[in-house]
Amino acid sequence: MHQKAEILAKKLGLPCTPGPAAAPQLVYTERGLELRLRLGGPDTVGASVLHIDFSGGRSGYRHARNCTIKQPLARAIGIRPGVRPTVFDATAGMGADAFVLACLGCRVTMNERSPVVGALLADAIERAMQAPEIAAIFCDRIDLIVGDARSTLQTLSDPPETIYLDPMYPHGPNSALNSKEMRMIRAIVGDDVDGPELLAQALLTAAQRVVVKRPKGAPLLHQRPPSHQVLMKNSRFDVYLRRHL
Ligand SMILES: C[S@@+](CC[C@H](N)C(=O)[O-])C[C@H]1O[C@@H](n2cnc3c(N)ncnc32)[C@H](O)[C@@H]1O
Repeated sequence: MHQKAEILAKKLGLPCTPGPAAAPQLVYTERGLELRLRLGGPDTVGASVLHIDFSGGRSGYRHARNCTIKQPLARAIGIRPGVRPTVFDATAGMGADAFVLACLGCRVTMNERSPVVGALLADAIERAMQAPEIAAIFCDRIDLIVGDARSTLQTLSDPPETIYLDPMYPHGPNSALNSKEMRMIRAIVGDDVDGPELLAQALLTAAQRVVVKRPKGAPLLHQRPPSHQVLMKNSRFDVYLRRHL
């Protein structure tokens, strides 16, 4: 495990020794790589832990297997009976949405620009490939690219049918509603203030549609109105169809 830690520390340009207790740390444990950091605030005593597990947990296989093509994410992406678009998930984060889409049968490329979040995803994917119930989904239908999607999109030889964006919500009054995992990711990556640029590039690249997840009531990420919206209780999907552009 120490050797793995040394290789990762070198790749990320980080020291391989425990820093001050208050500093964020990436730690290899028996269950895989995890991020530990102190969030602060009344509900957090000591360090919080972020660990991605596609087999179990809240966004694990049992959850994803119960998702249907009628759910809002699937409808927004363009999944219909007999239709499974190829998806470029430009803002992969913890990979939860990408995993649901792959479980529903889409081929998904996850793209994440944070090297720390990317390392957590890569470790989770490596473990998933050894887990019999989900190995085939990861081997056949999921790829991971670590880098800024604004650049990655310009290098793709085969345009994805759907590009999905779920940039970090602007820090605001609704932040308290965010899960602890999302607050930890925000502590590492900050606000995604360049969402409009990413959307502009996505609209140039997608073969069929671009889908943007936004909090309920948040302004559009683009001056152009979406072709339609899929509404949920606390958020919505803005869907931009290529044929309407
Ligand atoms: C709200 S999270 C996404 C959550 C994700 N949909 C899930 O299901 O776990 C946003 C993530 O997008 C990443 N991100 C934002 N802009 C990006 C960009 N231009 N390229 C790649 N990743 C980006 C952030 O680093 C962050 O990890």
